Amino acid sequence: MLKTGGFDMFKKVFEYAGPYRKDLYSATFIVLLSVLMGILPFVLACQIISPLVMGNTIDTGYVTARVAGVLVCLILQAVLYGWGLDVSHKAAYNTLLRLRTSLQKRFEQLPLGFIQDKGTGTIKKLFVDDVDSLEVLLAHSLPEGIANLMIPLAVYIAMFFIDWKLALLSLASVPVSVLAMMMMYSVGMKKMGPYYMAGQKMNNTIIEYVNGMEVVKVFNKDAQSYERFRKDVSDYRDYTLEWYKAAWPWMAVYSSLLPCTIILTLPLGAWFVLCGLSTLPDFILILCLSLSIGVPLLKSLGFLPTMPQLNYKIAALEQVLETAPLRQTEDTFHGMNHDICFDHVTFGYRVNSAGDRRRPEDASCAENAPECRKAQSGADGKPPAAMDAVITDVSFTAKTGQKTALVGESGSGKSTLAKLLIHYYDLQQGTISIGGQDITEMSLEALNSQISYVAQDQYLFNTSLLENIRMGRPGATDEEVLEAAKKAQCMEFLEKLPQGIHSMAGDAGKMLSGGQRQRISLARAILKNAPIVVLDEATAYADPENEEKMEAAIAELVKGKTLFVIAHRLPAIRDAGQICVIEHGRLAAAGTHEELLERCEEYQKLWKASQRSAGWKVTTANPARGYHDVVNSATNKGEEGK
Ligand SMILES: Nc1ncnc2c1ncn2[C@@H]1O[C@H](COP(=O)(O)OP(=O)(O)OP(=O)(O)O)[C@@H](O)[C@H]1O
Repeated sequence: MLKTGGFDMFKKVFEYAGPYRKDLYSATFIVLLSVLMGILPFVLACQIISPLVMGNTIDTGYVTARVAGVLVCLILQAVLYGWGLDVSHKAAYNTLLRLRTSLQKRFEQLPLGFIQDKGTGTIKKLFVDDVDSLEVLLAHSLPEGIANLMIPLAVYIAMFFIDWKLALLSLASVPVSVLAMMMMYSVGMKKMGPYYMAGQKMNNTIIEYVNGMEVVKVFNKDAQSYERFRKDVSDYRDYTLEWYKAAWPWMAVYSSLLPCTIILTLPLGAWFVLCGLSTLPDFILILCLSLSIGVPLLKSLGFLPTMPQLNYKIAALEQVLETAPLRQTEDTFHGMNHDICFDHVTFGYRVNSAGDRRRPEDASCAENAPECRKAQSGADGKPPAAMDAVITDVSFTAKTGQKTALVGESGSGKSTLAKLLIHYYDLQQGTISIGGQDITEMSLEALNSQISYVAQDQYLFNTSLLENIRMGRPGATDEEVLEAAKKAQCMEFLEKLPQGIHSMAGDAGKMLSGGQRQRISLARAILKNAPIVVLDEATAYADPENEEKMEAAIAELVKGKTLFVIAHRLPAIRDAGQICVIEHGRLAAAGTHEELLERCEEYQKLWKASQRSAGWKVTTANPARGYHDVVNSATNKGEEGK
């Protein structure tokens, strides 16, 4: 929630508007004139009623002129209102464009890990729903709200000059209405935190549900039986209803009371006239003016119920816009060589009070929301100290041109180390440098130009496979792309696709196996031809048929490169110049395969385990029988040593 509520919110919105602020002022002024045109007919009506009540004679010309005046006012009111909204909508949508662009620029500077941890649903909500909801504020609440408030204010001032006693009577309904409004705002704000977070959670769960549809179906689950889906969707309903239940009674009070500007003016004003405390023309004029301001007042405050929600949405946007960007400079890469040096690297994911891990910058809570402050600062409210270190004091150097492998049990921190090297996150302690240059002292582009990162899961954009490969080096010619595809052993399956390499990844993606998709990403990396190659379980999807081709593709990719590889299958990295054994986020030992087998207990354990699993193989003993036999060849061969 923004610190001081409404005013900060408007300040922020004007900041977002930037050069379109002028248009917002113009729109407010035009709508102001329109509201004024809505008030004038009441004054003109009074000019007709007053002399009639006083028994004065008025001629037809006098009446016709005023009736014509009323008509002109009504036409002008409609025209000005339309014009004002036209200007305000242009300003609003240009502001939304500006805001989305700033958000996108900020996202580009944020640690990639932060973005992934946030969840697709939250990010979509931020970019689409939250930004969209500002349209109401910019195009309506601001110009209409201000104009509809200013004119009644001016009318009240005029009424005080006409007859302050009658003006006071006309104001009588305002204090109670304002009190009801404040109550609505206050209860609304209290319920807004859980409501907003329930919305974010539901968005993430729906996207997860759609993405995981395959698993959901395989395990015979539907939306109803998928417990989290049901819970998050019904939680959202409950929180929304709770908010409505708390806020609407107050809204009902003020929206029925506020327009009742004549509730006291009529009886008491008449009595004042009878007692000689007020004059009849003033009484009639005040009555007409009181009637004229009811609708604008209600309109101006009709936007109030949306304010708590908007406040929360702006707070969530602000939190992303204010999140510390990834530490980097504009510098290019000027390392002496491609030695990768991890120097006393410590990194962890924050632990909240509930024990969940979350990124330090996790913005799923809106800033300053009490429940989130607690989560981010620990139950005692002190600054968060509980960093659950995933990597602790890791130091080693991967030499230029050498193959360095990271091995360790699942969850030991190997992928985290690879992600730290490609600067997914900033470190808590220590440094990572390439050729002596700290990775935080170069731009992300400079770092990216030095590294090809091939992970288990490679994303294919919904464009042609040719363009997907070209992303490795955007300026590459078609021939160069084809050459890379050939080297990555892609041609054999690309040629079978109806449009070959020009097939769209969206359609072709469905026809490609996991291993084939990985070969596309290897082609991308071959085309990029960066001096450092990071392979994070790159052969994870390789089936026996694919494996050979994958290995040929990888051999092509890593030729003459500094190789940083994470592999579960130890035989594949046996030849590495250096193997780093990671145990619970610490470097247990480093050395060659032979050295580690001699002196590192953890490595011996891993090697034995890999030998055992290599011994287990699945064969189709008799295809005619149509089932697979599992054969433990280790029992035949005996446990292999070196
Ligand atoms: N984005 C994240 N947020 C919170 N915790 C994470 C995140 N990514 C990884 N972890 C945790 O950090 C620890 C190390 O994970 P990491 O993926 O680096 O291990 P790994 O050795 O590569 O495992 P595997 O071999 O199974 O891929 C694990 O306990 C994991 O749960």
